[in-house]
This record gives sequence, structure tokens and C-alpha cells, in this order.
Amino acid sequence: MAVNRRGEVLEVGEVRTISTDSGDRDVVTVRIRTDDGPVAISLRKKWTKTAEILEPGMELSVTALTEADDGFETTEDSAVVVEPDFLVDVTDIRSWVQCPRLYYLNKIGGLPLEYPVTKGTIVHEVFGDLLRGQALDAAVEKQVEKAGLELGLLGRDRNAVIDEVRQNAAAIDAWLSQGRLDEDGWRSEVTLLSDTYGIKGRCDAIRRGNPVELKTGKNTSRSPRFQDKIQAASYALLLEEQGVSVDTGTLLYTKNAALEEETGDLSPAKDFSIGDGLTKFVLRTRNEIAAMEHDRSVPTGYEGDATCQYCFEQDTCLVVSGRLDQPSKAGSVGDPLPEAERTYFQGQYDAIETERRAIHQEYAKLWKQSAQARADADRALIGLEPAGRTQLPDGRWELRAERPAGAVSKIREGDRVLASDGDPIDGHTELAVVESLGREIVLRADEPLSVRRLDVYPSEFSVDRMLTALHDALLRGPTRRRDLLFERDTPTFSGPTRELIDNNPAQNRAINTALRAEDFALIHGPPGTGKTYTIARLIRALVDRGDRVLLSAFTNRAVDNALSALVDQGFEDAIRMGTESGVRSDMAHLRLDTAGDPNERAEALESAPVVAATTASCGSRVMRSQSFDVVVVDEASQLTEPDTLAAINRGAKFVLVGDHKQLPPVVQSGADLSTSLFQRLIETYPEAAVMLDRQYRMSQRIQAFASREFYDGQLRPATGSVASQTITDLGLDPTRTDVYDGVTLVPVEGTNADHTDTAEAERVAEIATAYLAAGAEPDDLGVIAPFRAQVSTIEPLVPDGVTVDTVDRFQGSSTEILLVSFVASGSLDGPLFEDERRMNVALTRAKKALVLVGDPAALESRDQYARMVDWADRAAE
Ligand SMILES: Nc1ncnc2c1ncn2[C@@H]1O[C@H](COP(=O)(O)OP(=O)(O)OP(=O)(O)O)[C@@H](O)[C@H]1O
Repeated sequence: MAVNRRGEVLEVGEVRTISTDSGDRDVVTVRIRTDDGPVAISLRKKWTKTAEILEPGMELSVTALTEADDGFETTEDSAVVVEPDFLVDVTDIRSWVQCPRLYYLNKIGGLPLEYPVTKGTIVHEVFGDLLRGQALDAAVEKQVEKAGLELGLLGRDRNAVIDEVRQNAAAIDAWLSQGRLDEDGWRSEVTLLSDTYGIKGRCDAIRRGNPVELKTGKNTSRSPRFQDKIQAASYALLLEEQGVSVDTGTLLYTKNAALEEETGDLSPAKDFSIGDGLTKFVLRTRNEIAAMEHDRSVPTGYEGDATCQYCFEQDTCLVVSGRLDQPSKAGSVGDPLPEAERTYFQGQYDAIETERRAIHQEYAKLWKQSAQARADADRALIGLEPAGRTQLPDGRWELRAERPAGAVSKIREGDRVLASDGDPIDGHTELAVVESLGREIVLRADEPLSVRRLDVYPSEFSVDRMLTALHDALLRGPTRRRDLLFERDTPTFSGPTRELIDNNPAQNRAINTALRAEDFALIHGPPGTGKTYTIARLIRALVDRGDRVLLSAFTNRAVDNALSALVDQGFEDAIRMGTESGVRSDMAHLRLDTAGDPNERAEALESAPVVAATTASCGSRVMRSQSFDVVVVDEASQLTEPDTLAAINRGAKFVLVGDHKQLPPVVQSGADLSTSLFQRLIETYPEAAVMLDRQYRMSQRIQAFASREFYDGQLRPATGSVASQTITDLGLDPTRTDVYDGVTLVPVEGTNADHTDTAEAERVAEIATAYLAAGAEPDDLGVIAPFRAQVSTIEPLVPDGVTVDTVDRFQGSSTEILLVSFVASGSLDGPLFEDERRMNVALTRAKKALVLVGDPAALESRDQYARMVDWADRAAE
């Protein structure tokens, strides 16, 4: 009976030749550590090639083994998979077979704004439309219109593009009309994922169960190009895992039909048969990538047999090899970057790749965890009831489902999610966009589906963008910028100082420092000190002097927040880059619609004095074509260095605004990425920074502790009325004894069982209820708890409308009255106690009343918390 085995490689033997009934065969024996102890597995025939790249420490999975004398051996049906949790993308397998170094260059360089890329996207979209039964001309016009901005930036004429795309698309259309769309069982844009083979990808289309891949180039030879076959064969492998037997792949070369007077085979569709040999080759290639990625090595090009002389990427390859001092088959040009920069590149690269692994682990949870465990971890909505579907005019589908009462998750409106019939791996799954997320969930997807489950989509988009940002900063960035980033020179300032804000000297100093900066400036803004207000005033001053400004932040929420401060100050001459669902409705009027007339769209972007975009979108091919005089980044202390680089790469100067005493960037891998560039620069160049020292949020008593502990006692209330605010300003009855003003410690006896304290939760709920009875509105009140488990315990106990969340979710917001549940017991473990920046955030959200609910004895066991208890006791006096 065939068995599967999986485990860490312990030892890889030498190649041996053994004689069998059918002749001599190569064999390599590999020892792996499985859950049941070490086993020996003999890899036979071509799997010995995979053995050559194996190293101790790698994870190995082998299927369909039979028992042999000393362990197991592979059979004809076996699949040998190196590092199965590392998900290799099909397009990467394709570029690897062209040249392993091309795979690396694509990975770090990203896609540039070039006409063939944009045209390729348009043709693919038209293909999808045709499959959904749309008419050719209408589809071509619509998709060219959609690409308006890119075409405009590329200086392309709309009608000329329509003609060209129509020629390409006509070939597809004619070919499609030979078959019957409904009978051929077409599916377009299919997301596929194999947990057995560690491969994922998105296939252009599937016809009668076979993969169809569209290529916008020409190919006049009879058979498809090898790398194209490999791509289709990769999808075949993925489909086979879903139980479909695939024997044919089709490549559609759309340019063929547009060619005239050429010799050769001009038919656009080229079929080829997919056999076991080809799919095994795909898997061995995939293994080469996974093995190389295991120790983060960089391919040299010698791994493959491509000829550098004919490669379009030869120049790029030479430069990258030269600058990063990498061995390369193509050779190299230019001098290497200074060692510090190369070390930095490698360090950040490794950290980003670690982050990628963490995302792959998120994928793995799709099959390793039960649906319930996914739901409990807020990563899935399960038990949905399909509630109808409607085909939209563009042929796509609107899908509806009801969610069970109380089901919550991290999924938000505008997110891309994996929508499935209940099983995201082996069932029917579509990548869908969440249109609305009420009791009824509305999604948009390419194909119809009865939605029973939604999963967070673990996208690698952000790590890809980080790599590109790193690449752009080091390989394309100006020397002066790098001298500063690598601390070889100091920033300079020049020009006059002006009074721009009259009642707040620190804000005024911050703006002047930023205006006078020849390189960069840093604005350090503790909680409530008017960071966004200052940013808006600064941007107006920059525009007044003729600068073009890019305003950026990590999240859409932060970008909209900063932009709305600008609008509040009467400035509207700005453009918001972002998707319809990503941009807040009150900023939608500033959003640049990328569809339309090319010239007009490009003009709208290029003439805008202020452009606002998330850092990820600063790395898009459109934004990479833009340059700015100054880039202003809000919430910069919550950004990784590469994310910050993505924004500042676009400008000659930059201003970072943040507070490194609050929470750092959220990274899954917890590696080097968790120190922001803001923090590094403020520690290196304190002279480039100004701290805003007047806060507009907290009463005197509330702010006192944070000021002393985290801001050297520098923070103070901006005005007398900020300092003296009390709960009576909210209309609360001050004579009640069950509600508290200022700062109060409410003692409870602490327990901490599985990160919850039920008695404490009940006490918190009692206090919250009393505040409402005293006249507070539910949205005046917030509750912070250190653990998700405690959040879930408190949530059902407090009145509706009161926000209960973890500290991390509260960062950036404020509330009139805040209750903190510490779940403090003996050892003071947990996220709140591990990082004092979290404590700072928790204690600086409240304006008028801060109620600390916890066990004083446990809290006092640590100095900083003892001081907190002392402060609360004194404040209450
Ligand atoms: N110089 C000023 N004069 C008057 N009001 C100000 C000034 N600066 C800021 N404010 C007000 O203080 C409040 C807080 O400002 P803002 O929202 O900009 O703070 P922030 O530092 O961005 O807050 P957070 O810490 O939450 O990010 C706002 O209502 C703002 O209008």
C-alpha cells in the first residue's frame, strides 16, 4: 500500500546505481525525521535530481511510497516536494525555466510602467469579458477605457490602442466562436492552490477541465514556447490535485492573427499534450526554487542553460550583479555599492522573505486548521447561508450570503477574500471583493458560487512591494539620499523662519524645520498633539511655494484622515489615488478615477499639486512613474523601513511624522522589520526632529503619567480647557459614586485563566453600564483588554455601541471615557506588559476619564506599573 511521509531532512546520501529488471537506475537515500521517528527514503530515477539540491534542515514530503528493505522508496506515482509550505507561484516557475536569475530580477524589480505590460493586462481583461459572453467591440472599448490613466502616462492614443487590442482580441474571438462557450465548460481567472505540491497560481482560463493560457506575443512556430508549456503544465498539476484529469494544455498567442506576410503557423491556439514527464519536470523545477529560497541564496544564472546574449534583461542583470556584487552568468558592470548598503540590502531582503514565509504559513492554515479554528482566530467567517446571486452587466457576479448572528472576523469592506462553498482548498473557491458586510454580505466575483465561507486572503502583494521599494532605494536612489540613509552625512537646513501657526510654538517650529529641510525632517507627535493638523498646514505651505507634494501613510484610513484635515483647512486641490472601496466616502470626490480618456486622466494626475496614496500604492507602476518635491508620511513610526522607502523613493525631500513611543510596525515575522525608519532616523539625527509638546486630547490628570514616563515630562495640555475637562462636560451627574472622573484604579482580585478574567470582565461591564445610566452615550466609551479572549468575554456584557478591543486596534483613536481591563495576575505576562509602548497607547486614549481595572498587588510587582498605580491613587485623591 502506498504511503506518504513528511519531515525534516537529516542526511542526504550519495547517488548509487542499482540494477533492476528494466536496467540500471540511479538512487539516492535520504533520511528524514517524521513524527514517528527517522525514516530512510530512496529517491529513484529523476528524483535523484531533487536529492542533489536537498540539505539537512529542509522539509521534505514524498507521496505514494512503497516499503523497501531499509525504509521506503518512490514509485512511478510519487511526488517529491521540497519545503512544501513554501508556495511557489506559477509565473515564477515560468521565469525560472527561462533563467533562474530572471526569476530573481523580476522579484526584486517589480513590473515597470511599460506599454506591453499595460496592453497585456487589457487583452487579458478582454479575454475574460469574451468568456463571460460580452461582445468584442464593447469589451475592447471598455477595457481600454479602464486603462485610461496608464495609457495616458505612456503617451498612447486611445483609438490606436483600441485598434491594436481589437486585432489581438479578434484572434481570440474567432477561436472562441469555433466552440460553444456554454458547452465547453469555461471558467475564467481561476485561483488554484496545491497544498501537496506547494504551488499556487491564477490560470487565465479552463476549458473542459484543461488549462488555457493567453500570451499577448506572437509565436509562429508550430509548438508553444517551452516556458509557456511549463506554465500551462503547472496549472495542470494544480488541477489534477483537485481530481481533474488533464491531458491537454492550450496556449493562445493573440498576436499571431495580426501578423501578415509571415511564414510559419499563424493560428493563435496551440495545443500540446501534458504527460506525467512534464508535470514531474514542473515539480522538480518548483523544488529548485524552494530549495534556493530555503537559505535565501541568490541565483546566478548558471543553474539554467539560457543564453545571456539573447536576453532582454541582460543590461538590468549586469547592473544588479555589479551593484550588489553578485556572481552572475551574464557578468557585471559598475562598482559595487558600499559594503554597508549591501549588508543592509541583504538584511532587509532576508527579513522581507521571512515575512513572506509568515504569509505562506497563513495559507497553510487554510488546510491545517479546522474551519472553526479559523473562525476563532478571526480569519474566517463560516456557516454562511447563500442568499442569492445576480449576474452584473459586465458578466461578473454579485454573490450574497447571510452571516450567523455574532460572527466576526478581520475581514473588512473592500478586502479581497477567498470565497468558497465551505472548503477553500478542495472545494470551489473564488477570489472575491467584499462590497458590503452587514448581516447580509455582498461580494463581487468572476464566477457564480454558493458562498458558505469567507477566508482572509493571505496576499504577498505587500512583501512584493517592499522588495521593489528596497530595490528602487538602493539601485536607483540618488547618492545624497543614500549618504543620509546610511548615516554617512548629516541633513542640512536653510532658508528663513516664518510664523505659520501662532498659538503653538512647537508646531510652528516643526513646520519651519520641514520647510527649511534640504533633505528631510522628522516631526515627533505624541498622542493628540495635532500631527494631522500640522501636516495639513505644512502641505499648504509647501504648495504655496510651488512644491508638488505626495501625502502617504500605511492604511487607507490614515491617508483619508490626513487628507480630510487638509480639506478641513479649506484646501481641496488634491488627488486621492485608491480603489473605490478603499477610499472613505467623504474623500471620494477627490479620488482619481483611473478610467477615461488617456490624456485627460494623465493630466489630472500630473497637474495635481498634492497626491495622496497608501505606501503600497506608492509602489504601483503608475506611482513609480511620478516624482514629487516633497513626500510627507503620516504614522511613519508604524511603517517598516521598506514601506517608508516605497513612499520616499518618489520624492526629492521627505518629512516623516510619527511617534516611536507608540506601537511599531506590525510584522508577522517579528524580525528586523519592526524598527521603523522614523525611529532609526530620529535616534541618529535628533537635530532633524521637532517634538510637538502640546496635546489637545487629555485632561491634565490623565496626561501626567504618560508625559513623565514616555516624553521626559515635556507633554502638556495645549489649553486650559483641555487641561480641566471633566465628565460633567458630557452632562454626567457628578454626584454619582459609581462613575469616575480623571484617573481611577478600581481594584479587583486578579485571575488569569486562558487570558481571561471573568470577574474583572463583569466589573468592567458594571462600570460601563453605570456610565451610560449616568448619561454617557455608548460612543463616549471604550474598553481596552490585553487579550482577544478577554475582549470576547467583555463584549457581550457591555451595552451595545461600546467599543471593546485590544490596544493595537485602539492606536490612533481616542475616546471620552476609557476602561482598561489588565487581566493582571502573578507573572504579568501578555502583550500589554511586554512592551511599554503598548502601555503608552492604552493610557493615552482617554480624554476625560480613565478607569484602570486590575489587581493592584499583581500590577505593583513591576516598577513601571507600580508607578502607574501610585499615579492613579494620587490622581484619585
Ligand atoms: N494649533 C492648533 N490650534 C488649534 N487646534 C489644534 C491645533 N493643533 C491641533 N488642534 C486640534 O487638536 C485636535 C487633535 O489634532 P489632530 O487630530 O491633528 O491630532 P493628532 O496628533 O493627529 O492625533 P493622534 O494622536 O490621534 O494621531 C484636533 O481637533 C485639531 O483640530
